[in-house]
Amino acid sequence: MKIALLGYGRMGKTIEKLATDRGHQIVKTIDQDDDYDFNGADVAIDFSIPDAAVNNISACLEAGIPVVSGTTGWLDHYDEMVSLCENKKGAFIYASNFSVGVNIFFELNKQLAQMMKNLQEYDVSMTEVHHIHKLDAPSGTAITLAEGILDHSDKKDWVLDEKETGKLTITAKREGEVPGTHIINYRSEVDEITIEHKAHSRNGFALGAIIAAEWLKDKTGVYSMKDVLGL
Ligand SMILES: NC(=O)C1=CN([C@@H]2O[C@H](COP(=O)(O)OP(=O)(O)OC[C@H]3O[C@@H](n4cnc5c(N)ncnc54)[C@H](O)[C@@H]3O)[C@@H](O)[C@H]2O)C=CC1
Ligand SMILES: O=C(O)C1=N[C@H](C(=O)O)C[C@H](O)C1
Repeated sequence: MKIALLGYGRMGKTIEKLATDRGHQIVKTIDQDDDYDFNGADVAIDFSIPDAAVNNISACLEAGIPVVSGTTGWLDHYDEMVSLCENKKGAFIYASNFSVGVNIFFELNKQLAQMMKNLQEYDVSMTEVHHIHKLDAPSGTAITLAEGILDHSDKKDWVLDEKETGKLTITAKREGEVPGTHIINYRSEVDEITIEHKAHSRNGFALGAIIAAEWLKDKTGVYSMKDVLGL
């Protein structure tokens, strides 16, 4: 498979290594200020920055190239990208987290939230920990997890680094080079339940994005990692 990478930072470089090991070819890397020349790519993978994701995804869809995006922090424009993909009869997958483990964790989180729904004595909260270079907070993964909890809760919204009645607190910590840790805690006076996903490196995110690109290459439509993994 011929791959164009949009964003050649930590994730772009990790994907380059794993994709090459899997027998794929990186035919183009497009970083800040580079032209949208896809050099015959079959598929594009975008891990760039929040301000660039919409232009990057749009350029791929306009050029008829299936696009996998893992960039976080741009989701106010998600519906526009879905419409563009449909208009162009293109192919598009966004996931806040491409790792298989986190996608299992998303399902576990929803099941636990469903079970805790009527247990008013427990208060739920979330903590995410990432490296100090991360531009957005909370993480995209934390927002997806929060949505999974709010669907089964009396709480109406999430709030970052604050406590507000009726809202789910997400605490975002930035420490060293942590690849990504997400912790959900249900606490009562007598006990607590905690579930945690801890990434040991970026390889899980990168491999998931490559698997998504392999799956998307010959399709049209808008998909999620749930579709790719059959969850
Ligand atoms: N969905 C997932 O599984 C994961 C998502 N991410 C997200 O991916 C994004 C990238 O993460 P990292 O690689 O760690 O960041 P990074 O900062 O190492 O790399 C971003 C790259 O994008 C480049 N860039 C800036 N403007 C650009 C433009 N207009 N077009 C193309 N490239 C441009 C930067 O120069 C940089 O090389 C972040 O939004 C992060 O939250 C990170 C890991 C996993
Ligand atoms: O910026 C990162 O590094 C990560 N970003 C994603 C997010 O915002 O959820 C996924 C992962 O946690 C690493």
